[in-house]
Amino acid sequence: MTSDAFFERINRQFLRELPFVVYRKPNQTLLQGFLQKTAELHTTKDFSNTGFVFSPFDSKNATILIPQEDSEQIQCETFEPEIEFSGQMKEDFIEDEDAKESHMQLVAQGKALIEASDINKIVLSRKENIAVKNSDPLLIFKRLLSKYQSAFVYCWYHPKVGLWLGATPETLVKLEGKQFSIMALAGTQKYEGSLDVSWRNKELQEQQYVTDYIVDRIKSAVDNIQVSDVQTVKAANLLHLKTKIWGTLKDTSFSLKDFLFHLHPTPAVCGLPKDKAMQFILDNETYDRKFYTGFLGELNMLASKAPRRSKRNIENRAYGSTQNSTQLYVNLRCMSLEDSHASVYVGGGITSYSDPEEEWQETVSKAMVIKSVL
Ligand SMILES: C=C(O[C@H]1C=CC=C(C(=O)O)[C@@H]1O)C(=O)O
Repeated sequence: MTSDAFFERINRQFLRELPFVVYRKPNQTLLQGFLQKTAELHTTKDFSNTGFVFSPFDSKNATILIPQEDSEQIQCETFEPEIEFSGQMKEDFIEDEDAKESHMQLVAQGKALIEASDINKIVLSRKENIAVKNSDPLLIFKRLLSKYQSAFVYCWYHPKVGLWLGATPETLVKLEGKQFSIMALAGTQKYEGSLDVSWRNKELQEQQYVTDYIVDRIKSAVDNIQVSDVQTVKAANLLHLKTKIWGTLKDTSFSLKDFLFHLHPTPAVCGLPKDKAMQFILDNETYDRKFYTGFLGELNMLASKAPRRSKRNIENRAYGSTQNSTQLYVNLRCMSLEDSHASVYVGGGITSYSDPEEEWQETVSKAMVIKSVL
């Protein structure tokens, strides 16, 4: 499909107030869309369905599904991101002193609890409301596509839920048949032109908590677990620390739902121990995160597997095969859009090393990822 036809089809869907999601995976050019045929609100409880899921931070709330069987699927391979656009840049930005004061207070409160208890880390966040000059979601989506090649970029809409857009650097889990990979991403500093930077103990420790937690949560369900070295990766105007964890699922009976909720929410978005950090977040953040720090992506899709190279297996070489594929991303660097108002969601990991002023600055830098396309 041409990109004009692709975007026109989605625009029609939006004007008819029917659910859809459009997205591009990291470092790919293919745009994909699920366009639901009815306005029904589908959810999944057991994660056995096929389609696109949108799951909130608080797993007590429902995961929304755009089912493959109730959707038209469209694709566009020829989209050329063209727009050079610099929306709200740092210079236009007037610091909101009240927001700063309350975020710093929240951080100080979290830090005090960490120092006085067995909690090691709490991820604390805030929501920023912004008036948007042009609130056409597909225009904003195109700007995100142009600016953030290495992110998972999406625009998701359901008339009964709302409109969300984002460009997230974090994969929650990729599952291809029995092979899985998971990303532990945490620690932030500004990108100043080089990946060759040094990291303080604060960031190294907060990222290590995420890796250790993931390994601990999945080790009984997997074979040959492998853990990469910690790498510095660039995400928009920021650098993060990343570890890749991969391996093979054991052949015993496997529940995708149990696997996911064993992981989610990881200490990259919640904290450690999970339940205590979650309770602090629910009691003290003064807004509802909704889908920010939840996860989203393709669920149980059939994907073609590369043909085997073995000389003996001529049949497989010729045809390859298909396998079940699930690719889920953590919903970071995102916003919800209502009429001409955007809510931008940003947070950061708090440990005993945290400085409230620096944590505020980190959320300001993270907010620029979205503000620069508005
Ligand atoms: C919670 C967010 O980022 C997470 C992912 C990478 C780095 C993070 C950090 O340095 O705190 C956070 O754990 C956010 O962007 O709102």
